[in-house]
Amino acid sequence: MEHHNDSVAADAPASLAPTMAALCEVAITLAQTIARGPLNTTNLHSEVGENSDGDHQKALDVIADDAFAAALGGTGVRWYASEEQDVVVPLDAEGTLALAIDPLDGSSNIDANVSIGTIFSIFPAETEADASFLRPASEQLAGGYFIYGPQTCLVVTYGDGARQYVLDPASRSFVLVSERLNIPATSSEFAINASNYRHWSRPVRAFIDDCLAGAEGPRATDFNMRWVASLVAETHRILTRGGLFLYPGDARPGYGQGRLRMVYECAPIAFVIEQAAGGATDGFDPLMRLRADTLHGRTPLVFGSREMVERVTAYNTLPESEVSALFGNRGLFRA
Ligand SMILES: O=P(O)(O)OC[C@H]1O[C@](O)(COP(=O)(O)O)[C@@H](O)[C@@H]1O
Ligand SMILES: [Mg+2]
Ligand SMILES: [Mg+2]
Repeated sequence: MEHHNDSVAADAPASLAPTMAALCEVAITLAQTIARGPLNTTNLHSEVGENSDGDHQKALDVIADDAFAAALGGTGVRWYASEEQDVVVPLDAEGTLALAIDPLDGSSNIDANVSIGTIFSIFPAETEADASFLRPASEQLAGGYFIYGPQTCLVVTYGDGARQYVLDPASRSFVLVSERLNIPATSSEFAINASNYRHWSRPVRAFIDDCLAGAEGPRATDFNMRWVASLVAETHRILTRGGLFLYPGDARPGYGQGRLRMVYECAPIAFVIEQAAGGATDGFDPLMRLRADTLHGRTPLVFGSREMVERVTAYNTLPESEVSALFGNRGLFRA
């Protein structure tokens, strides 16, 4: 096989190089499949089942999961944990790595020709499968994502800054374009699914109310809002120009801890964001200090420009008496 992804592999720690090369090869093939959209013989968006989180699986979720699991064999991965698999899959008995993956992030956007991606996290393998993943996010060896958009990119960290590569489709290789990404310390752009407003806690509502109140409000700033519904796309935008992302817990059944999964979504994104000088929390504590209790366990996620992330923590940790006094009568949508 030709070595198309020498540069990604060469930049990776030696023990991760074969795994990174395999991830890149699958991502390149997936990017081609995604770019052909309706020209594929399979309808990528068709529903084919349900995963352990109760999400409807799309054909592309399963195609991506199968491709990554197959390609990672022989690259040093002992344990493979996927959003699309109920339990951890053993790969190489001799492998030293545990890899968690969201093979296809942003599934609801497949048919809409909107950016989607793959998120991955690598831990050292333990002898026990689950224990390899149910540990503090700070123990990750690598975290990153591929985004399949107008450009296909890889953003990855090994704990020494976050690097960005862009796929050159002509040579089928990822080319380094940034050695050290750096998120602006503040911004006036936020991302949240505002349709859940009525389900949020009062501090989250108050935070968003104050953004929406604009120049006339307590923040004295006109804010802008974005919501792509692809975590990779929101992450990429924030890495590029700053901003804030929130998927808080809310009052809907099953959403007490939000929607995003710790092991293969939040932990790797938090690792990248922190390595790019941003902040990432569960609304209260740094996410890198937290661990999942179960393989598919969820956590609230707040990340982006450091100053904005810290402000959300400040709203969340105000004493109840002050929340009532400060926010009780304020807010554009408050009844
Ligand atoms: O539809 P909602 O509730 O706004 O959720 C959007 C979020 O769900 C996700 O699509 C979940 O990921 P999957 O597509 O991998 O299940 C995120 O990418 C995105 O941030
Ligand atoms: Mg996802
Ligand atoms: Mg997914």
